[in-house]
Amino acid sequence: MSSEIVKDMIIENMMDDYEIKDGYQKRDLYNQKTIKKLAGHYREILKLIGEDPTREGLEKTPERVSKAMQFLTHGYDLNPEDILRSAMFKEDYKQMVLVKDIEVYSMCEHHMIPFFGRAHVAYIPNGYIVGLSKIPRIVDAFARRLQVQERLTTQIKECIQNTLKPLGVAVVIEAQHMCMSMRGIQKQNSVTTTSDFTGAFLGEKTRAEFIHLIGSRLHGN
Ligand SMILES: Nc1nc2c(ncn2[C@@H]2O[C@H](COP(=O)(O)OP(=O)(O)OP(=O)(O)O)[C@@H](O)[C@H]2O)c(=O)[nH]1
Ligand SMILES: [Zn+2]
Repeated sequence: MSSEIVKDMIIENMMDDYEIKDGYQKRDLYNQKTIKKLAGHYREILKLIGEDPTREGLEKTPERVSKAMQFLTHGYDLNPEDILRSAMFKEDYKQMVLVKDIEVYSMCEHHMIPFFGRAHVAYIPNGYIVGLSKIPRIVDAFARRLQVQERLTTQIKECIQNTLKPLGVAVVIEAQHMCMSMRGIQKQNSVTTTSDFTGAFLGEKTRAEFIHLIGSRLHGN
């Protein structure tokens, strides 16, 4: 059997778990053609870093890494505004809705090394509320791309503001950047906080309530 056929079989076998459910439709997460192309590049990378891509432990690594990379960037295939629109409900609730401690895993666009932490997202409805799970879903849709933390924060805010048109949106992200811990400046405990607000959250009282609800970490306590 040729090595090309063997590689195709490896990819086929790996396709079994290549689908995720996004809540309302099943979509292909992995693209076989892209996996094949990416794997070729990763084989070259393995050679360039001084490894032997044909040794047993590394034989399937290029396909595995390709699969991981497609997963880590699958946000490009998602439309966050559509995700929100799919579960908007008319409701007269006018108080703050806060989803806090949403795990965030993203990759910095400068080094393609992970940054990770938590997002806290709040809005004040203006006639419509949104299905709660859709908030972490849009966080993921933007996080699973090459990002900077600042843009990630603003994109989440703008998506909610433009789609739901609430009385205000607040987004805070606290994250650790592995490009600052495992390389570069090598600071192990530094945490970066970014925030963005619209509408009612620009006012001191509402913003203070939001900060109180997400905890005192932002005050350095
Ligand atoms: N503002 C911002 N900077 C980031 C983010 N992720 C990584 N960076 C920074 O991007 C910068 C890239 O700077 P460069 O000087 O071009 O790259 P570098 O030589 O690898 O820099 P060092 O990390 O300082 O070694 C670094 O300061 C990183 O800390 C992010 O989400 N937001
Ligand atoms: Zn980085």
